[in-house]
Amino acid sequence: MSKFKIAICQMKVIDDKEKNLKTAERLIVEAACNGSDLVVLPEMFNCPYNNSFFPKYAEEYPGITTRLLSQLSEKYRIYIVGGSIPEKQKEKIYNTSYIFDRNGKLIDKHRKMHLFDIDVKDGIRFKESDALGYGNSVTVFQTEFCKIGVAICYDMRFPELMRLMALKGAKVLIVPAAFNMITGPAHWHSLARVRALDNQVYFIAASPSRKLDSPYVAYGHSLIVDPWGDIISQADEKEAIIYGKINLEKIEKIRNELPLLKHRRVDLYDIKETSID
Ligand SMILES: NC(=O)CCC(=O)C(=O)O
Repeated sequence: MSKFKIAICQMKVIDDKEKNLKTAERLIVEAACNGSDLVVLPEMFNCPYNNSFFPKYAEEYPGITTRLLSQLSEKYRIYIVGGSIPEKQKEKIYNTSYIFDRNGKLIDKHRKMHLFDIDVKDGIRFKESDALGYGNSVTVFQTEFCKIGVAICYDMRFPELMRLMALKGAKVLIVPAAFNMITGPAHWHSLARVRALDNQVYFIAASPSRKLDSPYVAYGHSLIVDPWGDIISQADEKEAIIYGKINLEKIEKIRNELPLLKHRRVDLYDIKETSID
């Protein structure tokens, strides 16, 4: 089983949880009926991406959203990487991706590790850590095809995390995300291609569709990139499902031809270095 099919549902997210769940369900069912083995949703797919909405939309596990994802994965016999949702645990809220196997079983979850605290002059300011707690663990899960790593949006800017998932054996890195209209056009495609290239993996980047009257306007352009750095499937800014065939033999071929992971000089560098001066 060296080949399988992944779908990204680039869905429109609005200020109505029930409608967002209906949209997610419609797209997941369509992706499943088109033969997908694994379906990916975007970051905060049930909730507008803005600090002011997270408390109202947050759910403890299990909740209405995770129950739906579990039911759909079991009914259609697919893996679901459930984008992310605001997860409530005790007094804290996290940006969390829940991952279900073909039997509807929760097999892993990822809490966003790097929170989006940025201030780009005349561009965009966001302070996710005002509303959310930090995740503290790296997420790699096993499927019948290969190991797969999951991280969330801003996490993809950190090559150390992406490399760690590759070194833990992930052959596919999946990143539910919601880049914006400043950093999206500037960095989205380059980051996805470079993360695929430097780890020689498939890189799956899932965005919501663009909605111009949102407080935070997502860039869209969900992408599937192969281990050679080629974009094999891409959405524009509108709601869509995109598909990509994962071919694990291609990873082996490229890693044999260009043995980057073997050529690392781990005797010379130490990623625990903390000084940034
Ligand atoms: N939701 C996010 O983490 C946004 C990340 C982003 O836009 C970036 O430029 O990084």
